Amino acid sequence: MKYISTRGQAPSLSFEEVVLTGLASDGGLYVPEKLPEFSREEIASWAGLSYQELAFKVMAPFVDGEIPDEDLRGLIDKAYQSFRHQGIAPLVQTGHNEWILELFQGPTLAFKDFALQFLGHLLDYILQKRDQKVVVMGATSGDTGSAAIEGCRRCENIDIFILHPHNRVSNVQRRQMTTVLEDNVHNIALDGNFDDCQNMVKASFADQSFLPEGRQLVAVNSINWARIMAQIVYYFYASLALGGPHRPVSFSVPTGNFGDIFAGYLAKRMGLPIDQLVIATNSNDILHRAISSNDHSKQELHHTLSPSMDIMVSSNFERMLFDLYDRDGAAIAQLMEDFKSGAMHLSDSALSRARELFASHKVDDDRMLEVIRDVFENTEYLLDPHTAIGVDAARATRKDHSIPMVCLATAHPAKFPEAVQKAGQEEDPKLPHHMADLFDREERYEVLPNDAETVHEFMRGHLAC
Ligand SMILES: Cc1ncc(COP(=O)(O)O)c(C=O)c1O
Ligand SMILES: N[C@@H](CCOP(=O)(O)O)C(=O)O
Repeated sequence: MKYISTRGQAPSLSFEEVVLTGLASDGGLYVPEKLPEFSREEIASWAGLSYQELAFKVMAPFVDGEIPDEDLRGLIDKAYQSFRHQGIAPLVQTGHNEWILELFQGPTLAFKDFALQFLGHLLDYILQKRDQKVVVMGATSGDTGSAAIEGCRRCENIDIFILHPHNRVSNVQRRQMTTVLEDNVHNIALDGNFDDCQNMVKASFADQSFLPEGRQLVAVNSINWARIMAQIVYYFYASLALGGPHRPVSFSVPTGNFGDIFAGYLAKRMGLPIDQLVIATNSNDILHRAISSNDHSKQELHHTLSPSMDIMVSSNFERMLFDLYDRDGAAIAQLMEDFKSGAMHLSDSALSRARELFASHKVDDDRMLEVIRDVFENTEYLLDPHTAIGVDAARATRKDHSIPMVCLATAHPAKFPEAVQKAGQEEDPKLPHHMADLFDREERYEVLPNDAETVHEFMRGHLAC
């Protein structure tokens, strides 16, 4: 399997090479040259497999023998050992044919653990084999950071630097990152918003000359293909649990960087019968505007009660555009150039294809709080603010109530006590046992200005391995 860039100019890479990279050298993102496809019969034969067994079936074609099957199975098993629920991704019913897919049963209580527990073990395996040391650099609006740190903290060949927007993540999210005191873990609170953090990371990938000789950057954000690959699995898992592939299933996905819903779109292209794919946004609604009114323009970033989705520049939309434009790298390079100056407009055919593939809906804070209240009153199930946005979008856009609608629960409510309290809950939702003393732990992080020179200087000075 070869991986090619969405901008058509960078060299193609093998699986291991693509895992060890971030952006392509032409600024694009890597995607598989050809997507594996499964027949209905083959998918049906996977009913009843454990999450780990299913993950192997779905991911092996992307790895394409570069890692021996037995080793790949071992990496998958290790990745999901740290999950608190036997089912790994359990489903809970909240309405007529409406389901919540709990993706927060991993160690850091967000869906990011699905890919980042796996990526941590995968990187460790590849780097040990190659006897290579790398620098992991990532941007987070709150959840990727702790999941990446948890995945990489024990990797001897990795120094990890995570940039989060100063004072813009919840206290639980910040502490999940900054209380990890291993020498190879470094947290930077950047004076800016998530887009500034992400820009800094992308610019650093584009010019890595600040690193010591022989070191390279590796991405843990969803620009890294392995993130997307591992997230495809739970679409298959949920569908199989609800009668797929013999009947279609719909998904509603709280969306920011477009990685999670892009994985759902790929599952559909790989043969999984998916009816609706709903893009659910908070007030940072660039993706909803793009689909509903062809307005993909940057606007001021709002700070909302669903801070993990406070994202304006949605990285993985580029991967989607690549398909919408029949994999024309030059067209994507032009669109991304347009976007740099503020806006891009989709062609009529790209827009109509996007509208066939996706529904979209925007949910503001007030409405999100009502949904948390409403679902709790009716079912005693407590949603986190991001999941509540997905539930509202599902209800607003749903076409056929005989088709199961799965709302991805991307985080545990205990990560966002402020929103939960505003929704009228008197008591903060309890952190799981392994995090019970989170607020007693010592923190370590550095507040830095949004300046590449300063950040790079800090990174050079703090390499531990
Ligand atoms: C809790 C939560 N929900 C939803 C999202 C959106 O996911 P994506 O960026 O893959 O669209 C994120 C992060 O972006 C998140 O942390
Ligand atoms: N919500 C994310 C933002 C980064 O997204 P990613 O999927 O590209 O890592 C976060 O919590 O950091």
